[in-house]
Parts: sequence; C-alpha cells; structure tokens
Amino acid sequence: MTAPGRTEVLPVIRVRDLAMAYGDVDVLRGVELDVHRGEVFALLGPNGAGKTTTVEILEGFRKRSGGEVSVLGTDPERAGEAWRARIGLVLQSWRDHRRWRVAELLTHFADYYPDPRDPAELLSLVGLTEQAGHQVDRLSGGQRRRLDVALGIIGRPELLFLDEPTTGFDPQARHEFHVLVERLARDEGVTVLLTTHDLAEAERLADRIAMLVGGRIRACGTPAELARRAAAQAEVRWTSDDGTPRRERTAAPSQLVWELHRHAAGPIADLEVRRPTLEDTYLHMVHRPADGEGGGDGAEGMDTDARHDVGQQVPAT
Ligand SMILES: Nc1ncnc2c1ncn2[C@@H]1O[C@H](COP(=O)(O)OP(=O)(O)OP(=O)(O)O)[C@@H](O)[C@H]1O
Repeated sequence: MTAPGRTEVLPVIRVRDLAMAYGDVDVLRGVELDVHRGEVFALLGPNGAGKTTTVEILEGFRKRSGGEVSVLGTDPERAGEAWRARIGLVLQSWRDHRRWRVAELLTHFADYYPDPRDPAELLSLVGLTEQAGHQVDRLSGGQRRRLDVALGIIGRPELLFLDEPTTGFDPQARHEFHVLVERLARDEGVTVLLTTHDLAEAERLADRIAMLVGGRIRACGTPAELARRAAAQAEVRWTSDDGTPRRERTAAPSQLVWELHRHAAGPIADLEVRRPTLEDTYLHMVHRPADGEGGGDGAEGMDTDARHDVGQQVPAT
C-alpha cells in the first residue's frame, strides 16, 4: 500500500533486462533503467557501447531482442501517433531539409502537433531569429544543430531524447543550449534522456548519470554518488621545502593535509586539494574489470534506482 501523502508514480522510462543483438553480436545484455518525470538523465559510455541502440529502442525506432521497455506507460514497439506526439527527438544524424527556409520548416512541423510552440518564440529560444529566412543548407553546423533542437521541442514533448546534442557547438552555443535544457526541465517539467561524450555537459545537466559498459549499466547515480562508488581518489598537490612539486592521490585528503602541516616547519607552499572529477570516475568505471571478476556491491549512498544496478558492480580494485 502507498504511504499517506505519497502516490505511486510510474517512471517515465522503465527498462528491465533489455537485450539487443545485431546478428550474433550481443550489444545490450540486460540493461536496467528507471528515469523519473522531470529528471535529466545522462547515458554515458564508450564508443560502440550501445547508447544510440538503447535510445532508438526507447524511441520505438528499433525492435529489441529481449526484455521489457515502458516509455510514458507504453511499449514503444506498440506505440502509435498519439504517443509519438508526446516525445521529442534530437537525433545524431541530420534530417535532410536543405531547401527549406528555417521559419517555414518550423511552421511546417508545428502543424503535426496539437499544441505546438510558436515558431517565432522557438527561434528566439534557440538563438536562430536572425536566420529565420535562411535556407537550411546555408546554416553552419552549430546552427543546424540548434534547428534540430528546435524541431525536437516544437511539439512541447513530455520526454525529450537528446543524442549527442551539442556535437559541433562552440562554447557559447553549448552554454546557451545548457541553459535551454535546464529551463525545459525546471520550468516545464520535461524529462530528458541525454547521451553525450562531454562529461562536463553530463555533470552540469544531469540529475543522474548511468554508465553503459559491456552491454550493461555498470553504475548509476548522481555524479557525487558515482565518485563515491568508484572510490576515486582526491589528489593533494603542494611544493616541498626544497622547491619540488609534489602530488599524491589519497582517499583521505584531509588526513594527508593534516600530516603535512604536522611535519612542516611553516606554511605549505601551493597546497591544493583536487576532488575526483566525473572524468576520473568515468575512466575508473570504464576500465574496471567486467562483471563477475570481483565481489561486493559498494551500494553505500545510492538511491533506490541506482541500487537496482548494484548487482552489476565490482569493487574499485
Ligand atoms: N544497424 C546495425 N547493425 C549492426 N550493428 C550495429 C548496428 N547499429 C549499431 N551496431 C553496432 O552496435 C554497437 C553499438 O552501437 P551504438 O551506435 O548503439 O553505440 P554508441 O554507444 O551509441 O556509440 P557512439 O558513442 O560511438 O555513438 C556498435 O558495435 C555498432 O557497430
């Protein structure tokens, strides 16, 4: 029974034991995911890990080999037009609309949806107002990607899939895109599933991050939880009395700093403690031995959904 004041809310995306084989090659081997309403969820993993395959299955563009998938309460393999109107897509490959003018293209796509955004407002939102009358094939790579984003959100989707959305963006465009995604999630409650190789982007945008490695979710949680899970070590840097730059990796940086002070004759030069970054965590997770080669679960501090993935964990060393 549900506790008073709490209603049982189904995740927007629920994936259980998802399997996908291309021919005799197993790409996904039991993926488990829950993504909740209003959450920005990043799927990370090395090239060829199966991120796009997973996203295409969730979007209903690819038939899975096995497992259960529910997106907005429906199995994407059996979903119809009404379901499709509730999701937005920003795909990796550019759809060919080269001869259209930007504003015309948006107006054309707006007609497919029951409650579309105003094309002029949307152009302003993605920073393409000046290009409204330009032909699509005159846009730069980054401007085309902004148009992709505009097309992805024109129908006011409840769920937005962003497959490597900022590839080719300059830093300013990337920043503006991040602000836009934050606004969509925070102000409009849009759920976002993002794949990216840009770890800073994942860290900035994502409430939770899942790492897809070896066909399974190897870890899932907030960036801080993942760092804890990886037992990634902090780095302490300082300059010793004889002027030699020193650096040491440790799980207990304050202990090391205290020891340094205890033995130092005076202030410690250039003392710096660098916490583990998402990149440290990512590299650690990706290069860790595969399932079954270790023991323990390291579940400390993980939320319920993340704990779901704990069976696939092995310890840091
Ligand atoms: N249509 C297909 N037929 C056969 N193999 C495929 C097909 N699509 C993808 N693959 C293979 O499946 C694996 C996963 O590909 P996928 O594109 O899902 O990975 P990804 O994690 O999105 O990679 P990237 O980060 O490089 O975009 C790769 O080895 C790829 O070569």
